[in-house]
Amino acid sequence: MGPIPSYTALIRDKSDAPREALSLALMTALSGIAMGASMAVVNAVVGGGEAGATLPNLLLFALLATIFLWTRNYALSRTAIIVQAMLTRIRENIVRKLRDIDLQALDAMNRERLIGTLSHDCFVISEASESIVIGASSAVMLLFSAFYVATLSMFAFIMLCVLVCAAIIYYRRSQRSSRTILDAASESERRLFDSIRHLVYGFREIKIAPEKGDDLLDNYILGYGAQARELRIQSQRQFLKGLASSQTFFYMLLAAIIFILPQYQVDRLVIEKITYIILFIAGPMEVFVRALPEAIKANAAAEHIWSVEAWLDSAERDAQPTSLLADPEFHSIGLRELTFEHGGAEAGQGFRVGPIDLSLRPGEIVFIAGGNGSGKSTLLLLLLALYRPLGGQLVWNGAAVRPHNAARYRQLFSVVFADFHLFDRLYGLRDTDPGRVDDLLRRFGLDRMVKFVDGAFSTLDLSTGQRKRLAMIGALLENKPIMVFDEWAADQDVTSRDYYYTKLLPELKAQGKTIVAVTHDDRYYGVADRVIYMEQGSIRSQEARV
Ligand SMILES: Nc1ncnc2c1ncn2[C@@H]1O[C@H](COP(=O)(O)OP(=O)(O)OP(=O)(O)O)[C@@H](O)[C@H]1O
Repeated sequence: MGPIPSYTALIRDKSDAPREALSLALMTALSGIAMGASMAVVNAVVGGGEAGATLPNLLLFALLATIFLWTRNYALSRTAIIVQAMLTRIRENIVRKLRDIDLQALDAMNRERLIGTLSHDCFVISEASESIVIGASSAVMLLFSAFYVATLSMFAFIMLCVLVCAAIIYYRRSQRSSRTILDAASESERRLFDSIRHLVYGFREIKIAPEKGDDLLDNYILGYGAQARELRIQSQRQFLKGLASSQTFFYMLLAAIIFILPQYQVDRLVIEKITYIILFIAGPMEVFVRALPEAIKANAAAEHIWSVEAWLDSAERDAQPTSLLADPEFHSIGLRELTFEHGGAEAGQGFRVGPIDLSLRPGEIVFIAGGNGSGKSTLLLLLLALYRPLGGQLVWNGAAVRPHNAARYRQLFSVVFADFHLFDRLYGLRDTDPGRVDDLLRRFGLDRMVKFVDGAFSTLDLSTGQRKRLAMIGALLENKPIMVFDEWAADQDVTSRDYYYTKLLPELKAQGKTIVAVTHDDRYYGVADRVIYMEQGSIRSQEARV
């Protein structure tokens, strides 16, 4: 582990080829040594007067300068390659793990933080890496210079060590709260952007009620903005304090070499050489100090990445099916005394569902009715095996649905949720016949505003009802044996609603599909084979309609 443990561990464990990371470290060190050694040659030549300006010294200088330039350039170009490959791999890793976890696990996660890690934290690491490599190379050069000083004068070396230790202690003290300030600044910025999001997405409401906008602006956006500004200034001040401490240290060192060293070291040439060294290291020292805050930020970003990965690893997931291609068969589904509680069993405070007993057979239409908050959508998520029941069993074709077969079981369903997500293209349906899509767009009255081009819909800027129709088209194209619709007709006009209940659902039933639909439209209950009434998380009654 290095001084920035999470960042170095990330580079070591996540880069494509750990050997590449090792060669990068070697080249970085070599560039620092070459820079230090070329300084030593300059020193020897200048100190030696005419006798030092020889061809071998020139060749040695040229060789060291070439090594420095080549290794520095190599290290920087490899850094870009290694870091970008590493970040691509991290993103892929996180996204793959994310895809496989349970819905309940994702619900418990802060989705914004997840997106933030994939975008902001990866960006911070990408931006900081070059500074860190140059800073590390400068640190090696500084070490080399210290040892070079030791070869010239042990007393000067001890003086240097004492001053460096004092500078490090002072620097660490001055930067002690820098991480806390940076975290607080990020938190204020997060709140600031949350408030701005309310302004952007609640724009219509704010236009109608300007007092909402005034309150949001005066008491939140400006407040968090001022807080973030103060913290960023504080953090910059602290960085400048660190920089000033390193510069102070530099002048103290110079003064000690010029004024104190002559008391103990009589050889003027040695004093001159050490003075040159100190003047020479001023630049690399500043580069090193400037790289430190970048390293702290990159380390914090790496910590976030580690914690998100650890969380994803610990999240529950179903086994992925070995074959997703073969269509699973559906003969029967049964919910046997199924129970569930929102917020997990430990909480004991969440909404409880069940025990629920329910059977589904091929080719029937089942409506689920009930008041708001009675548990209809939760029941659908249990039926879809997206929530793990607390008790009871979900039985498919006579066998229990468990983590090893849940993903396969879910392939039986096409769904339009009440809070559905509309995808811009037909993901997973590459071979769809465009003629069939055009036909469905016509049937749902969308053909004039939406075109299906190159596997994608030309626009998603539609009314709420139209967006739902497009989601329905996607579900129909999936052509699964069971179709689940959560209040699909709620946003439809009278014609479309009538079409849904009196044409579409009977047509799907005639094709042998099973329909499970949440609905409040009691005048169409006659379309269903069964209507299930939910009340406070339980099935109050089931009514056969035929
Ligand atoms: N993710 C969640 N976490 C915690 N509680 C939840 C969650 N989702 C729903 N609930 C709670 O579960 C209860 C049932 O919600 P559900 O969405 O199943 O009802 P519903 O019958 O579909 O309601 P509506 O007709 O309004 O859509 C509600 O009291 C709700 O607060």
